[in-house]
Amino acid sequence: MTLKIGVIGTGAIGREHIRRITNNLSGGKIVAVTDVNSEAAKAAVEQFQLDAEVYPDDKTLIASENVDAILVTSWGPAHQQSVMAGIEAGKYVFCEKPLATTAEGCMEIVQAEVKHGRRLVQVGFMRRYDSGYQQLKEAIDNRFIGEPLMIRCAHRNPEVNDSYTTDMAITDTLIHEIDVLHWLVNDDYKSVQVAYPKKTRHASSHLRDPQVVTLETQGGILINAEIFVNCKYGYDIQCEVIGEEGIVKLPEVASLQYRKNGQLGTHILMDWKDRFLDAYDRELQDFMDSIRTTGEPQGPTAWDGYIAAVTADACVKAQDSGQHEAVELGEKPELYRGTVNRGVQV
Ligand SMILES: NC(=O)C1=CN([C@@H]2O[C@H](COP(=O)(O)OP(=O)(O)OC[C@H]3O[C@@H](n4cnc5c(N)ncnc54)[C@H](O)[C@@H]3O)[C@@H](O)[C@H]2O)C=CC1
Ligand SMILES: O=C1[C@H](O)[C@H](O)[C@@H](O)[C@H](O)[C@H]1O
Repeated sequence: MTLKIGVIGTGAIGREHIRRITNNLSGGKIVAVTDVNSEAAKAAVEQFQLDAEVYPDDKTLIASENVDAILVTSWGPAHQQSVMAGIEAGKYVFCEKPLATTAEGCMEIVQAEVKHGRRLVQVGFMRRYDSGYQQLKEAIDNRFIGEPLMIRCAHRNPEVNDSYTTDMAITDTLIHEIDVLHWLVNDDYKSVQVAYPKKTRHASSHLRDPQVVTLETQGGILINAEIFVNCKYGYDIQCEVIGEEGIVKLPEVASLQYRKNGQLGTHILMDWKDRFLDAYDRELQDFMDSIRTTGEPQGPTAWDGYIAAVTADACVKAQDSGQHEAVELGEKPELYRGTVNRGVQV
């Protein structure tokens, strides 16, 4: 059975996902697209030679009997409406981060999915599918370094444009670490704090960059997370877990080593699209395969989207307060317990 997919938002990542589903992956077909910029939707059909219909909006696309599943790749503030409409129509939903821009919005989605009675939603937290993070998780789960005690990580972008704001360092960028790190150590967050090192001259006048976020888990693990979105040298994701008997570290991205002009070196990626290319493929292939084989997506859940939103809210509060801010989650619904969430029984 081929999963018939409608795409809501044919911008950068929407087109990337259309490309991979159409050209690289198996089991899915793009049959519908929509974008508030209708020319962008038409251009996507043309670019990928899709046998797909252009719809005027998300609601009409979701209502189509020819659509089994939707990909929500619009701007973050538009996600909640499309996800809620997808659930109400009984459609499978793959939603790019954020699931919703507020914790309350994520909880509304959780409650709608619980009321529906089975999982429909997967959130695009692709780092759980990255081979480096999966190797880290296997080592931690197998107690290779004993109990994890601390984590040091860095999320560095070469540059961002003037529309990028201080809170986006949390809600748009650190949200990836927020999701992958509690999954990595299988431990919820307790509190967060934000500090500001000396500012880089390469940041816009309104942007505080870099930032350092300290997260503490319920089990006492301390996480030092650097966010530096104008680092200039490359797109660089680092993660090191320090345990009782050793250290495990995210492997460097494989790259040719060269000796030339008296220099020895390797190249560093400059773009997130390239750094997580395989992870994006694997998360979407898993979405389609899981629906076909189990009737439900098995990837990051709407509850994971809620955890990310609650934690991001606490971080944004800490950006202004400079204090430790508590992370307070509700009770996890039964629907999300016992979920095989990419290698961990939760
Ligand atoms: N998982 C990841 O690594 C990444 C995730 N993202 C997320 O994906 C989403 C899209 O990001 P980009 O593709 O970079 O943005 P973009 O601006 O390139 O594309 C968004 C598209 O959605 C359209 N759109 C906005 N509101 C809409 C609505 N209500 N209905 C239909 N179309 C609508 C816009 O016209 C635009 O064409 C964001 O939530 C972003 O956080 C983006 C980049 C990487
Ligand atoms: O979601 C993304 C990208 O995947 C990058 O990892 C981030 O650096 C970027 O800020 C965000 O839009």
